[in-house]
Amino acid sequence: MNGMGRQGLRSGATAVHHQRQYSDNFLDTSSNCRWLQSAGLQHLQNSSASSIPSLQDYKFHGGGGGGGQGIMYRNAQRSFNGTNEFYAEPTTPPISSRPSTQRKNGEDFPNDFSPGLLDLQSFDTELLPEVGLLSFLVSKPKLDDSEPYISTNNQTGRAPVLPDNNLLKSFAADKEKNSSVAKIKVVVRKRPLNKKELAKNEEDIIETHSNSVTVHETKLKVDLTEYVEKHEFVFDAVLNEEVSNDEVYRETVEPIVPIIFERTKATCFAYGQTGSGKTYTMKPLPLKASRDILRLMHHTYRNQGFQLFVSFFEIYGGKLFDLLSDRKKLCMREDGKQQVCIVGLHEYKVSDVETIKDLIEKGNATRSTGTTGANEESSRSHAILQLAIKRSFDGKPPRPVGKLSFIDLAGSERGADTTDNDKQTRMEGAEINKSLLALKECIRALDNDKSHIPFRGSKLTEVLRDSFVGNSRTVMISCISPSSGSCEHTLNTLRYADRVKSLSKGNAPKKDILSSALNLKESTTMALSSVLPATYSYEQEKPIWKENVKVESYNLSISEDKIRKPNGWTNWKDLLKSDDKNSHSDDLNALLQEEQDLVNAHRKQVEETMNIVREEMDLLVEADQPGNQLDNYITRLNAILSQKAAGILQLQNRLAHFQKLLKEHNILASSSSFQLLYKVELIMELVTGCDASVLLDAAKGLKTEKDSTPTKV
Ligand SMILES: Nc1ncnc2c1ncn2[C@@H]1O[C@H](COP(=O)(O)OP(=O)(O)OP(=O)(O)O)[C@@H](O)[C@H]1O
Repeated sequence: MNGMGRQGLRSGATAVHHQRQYSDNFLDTSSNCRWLQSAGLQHLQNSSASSIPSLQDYKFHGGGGGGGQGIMYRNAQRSFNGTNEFYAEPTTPPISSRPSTQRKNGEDFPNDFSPGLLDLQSFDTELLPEVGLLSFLVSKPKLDDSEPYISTNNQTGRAPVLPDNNLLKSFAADKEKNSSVAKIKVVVRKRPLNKKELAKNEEDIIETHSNSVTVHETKLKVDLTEYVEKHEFVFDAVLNEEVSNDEVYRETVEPIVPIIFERTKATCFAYGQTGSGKTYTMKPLPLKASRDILRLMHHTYRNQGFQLFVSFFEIYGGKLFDLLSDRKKLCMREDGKQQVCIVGLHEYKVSDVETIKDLIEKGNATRSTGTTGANEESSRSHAILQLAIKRSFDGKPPRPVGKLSFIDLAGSERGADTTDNDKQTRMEGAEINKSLLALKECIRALDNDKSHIPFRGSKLTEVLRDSFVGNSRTVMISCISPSSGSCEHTLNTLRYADRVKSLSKGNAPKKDILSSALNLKESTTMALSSVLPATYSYEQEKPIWKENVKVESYNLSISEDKIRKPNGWTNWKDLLKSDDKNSHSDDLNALLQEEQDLVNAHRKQVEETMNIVREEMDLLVEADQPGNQLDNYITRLNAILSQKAAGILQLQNRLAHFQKLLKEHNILASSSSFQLLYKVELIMELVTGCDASVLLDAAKGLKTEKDSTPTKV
């Protein structure tokens, strides 16, 4: 066995990326046996040993990704697949090399895999083909008319026969059910005000309805009076602070559980700022889902060879850590077929809810206590828990059928840490930012059925690659805090979600996309004093105000020009040109064109707004309004333009900073398509974030006031 392992190790030089380890918990044994087997100590099963190894014991057996004692390659067990297309492995030893006890039938397989075994099969990210499933349908009475009946011939020992019509119908009905589950679902969850917020007398500014959410943002007018701006967003569902975790589950994950049995990969992720309730929301979901999965396995799909596997890992600072194996560092590899594998990740075969609960708790504890900063750190990492359903029939090793991934994302505000002085924090922030943008891009490409999915944009999307190809479903839960103090972050979260949602509508009219992009408008607004350097000055192009009016005048055309060509804009264009040579598909160009259209559309709107303002100013001069009234107008225009200038300056600063970061990360030098997309996306957000709406609103306000103001004194 060891010899085989060593041989496997040597020959595994090219296949090392296939390595994955798991331990087995049997469906039908006592917990004692289960734990012994889990720990790779099945030989002690019949001994008098009565103590049950703790969860900690997993690590002892599972950590040897590189081939410690007892490690054996799983492909050594692919012995009987000579003619089976699914199991063709060049290193497969002949069937005779396997102990007879391992050849009897599929039930034996769990015994084959001690935790130290390397599970090459688990890297078959390719799902069991439909034809494979169909060919194993047999005409046995169904357990439940409403459920599909799929069985292996394990139980009967008979050769598989073709399914009867009813079964085919049932299968078809199920496929229909499958396709009726939305490809992307975006749900918002609002948490209640917490003690701290209540103590600070913070207000609840979030109003929810069944599928819409309104944020009441308090803003200051130019004359420093307060006003409330409402932002309304529509999603697939909005869950208020009274909604329980059970209801969250019913709304989000429950509908996708059955289709995991039908060759589907689904991802559920929580997005939101630190403390918005991501972990609170995500934590119970995998357990509830596994309960339902096990129920389906034990009833609807009873004795059909389905097995459930759990793995749990974390991405922190772009590195992967196994949360079920003492944060062992993992590495990700890509094979010749561009299948991404996580080398050394423990995958545990589970058959009861208690074990899953233990594993999840263990992972969560490792996550929050694994680093010195506890929760602080957890909000800087992405935690990914995967429930994989595999199927073993005819005594063959289990093959993946579907997968459900739960992702508790890093706090979204962490992406903004790129301006932090601490280099480490900046790098982490950039990584988080990159992964959150990459995730959005992947979802977007997915739903638009693009052939090119930019999963290489980040570690996060890379590890989720197999969830982004083929038949997939995505549920996004946007967690928001109700407090006025979190208003900006809440708006950012909702805008991200809105963008995922609106961009996900394959044929979404440009209008929707534009409105989504324009929703980014206020995010970069800052007080003028905080961004304007002391030396900042405006050029006077033409004196448009009367001499007796004390006011600075502005060169509007310069401001507009800066909107058109912020620093980095030209670089971006050059980069686009040079990258075009290397871009891999038309999709990328189409995507870039889309982004460019958005920027153009926005620029046009800014130009129109500036024209309105100019018009207003001319009218005011014409009206020659004396005293306070004119002063008032002038003050307001002054402030509007200052804000505009501040926005532009901020834009310049951020672009310059971003360019520096890109250089630091050597991104500019790279021709990777995603990195380009990332840059484009960021630039677009920056451009759209330069607060055109302030101008527009103010200009509209001016117009209204002007209409009710006598034009001549
Ligand atoms: N819907 C809710 N009902 C009641 N309490 C909640 C709810 N959502 C969150 N909380 C509480 O708010 C606090 C912060 O929640 P949580 O830790 O889930 O935030 P988070 O978004 O995961 O933060 P981080 O990104 O830092 O990990 C916790 O004490 C949690 O119990």
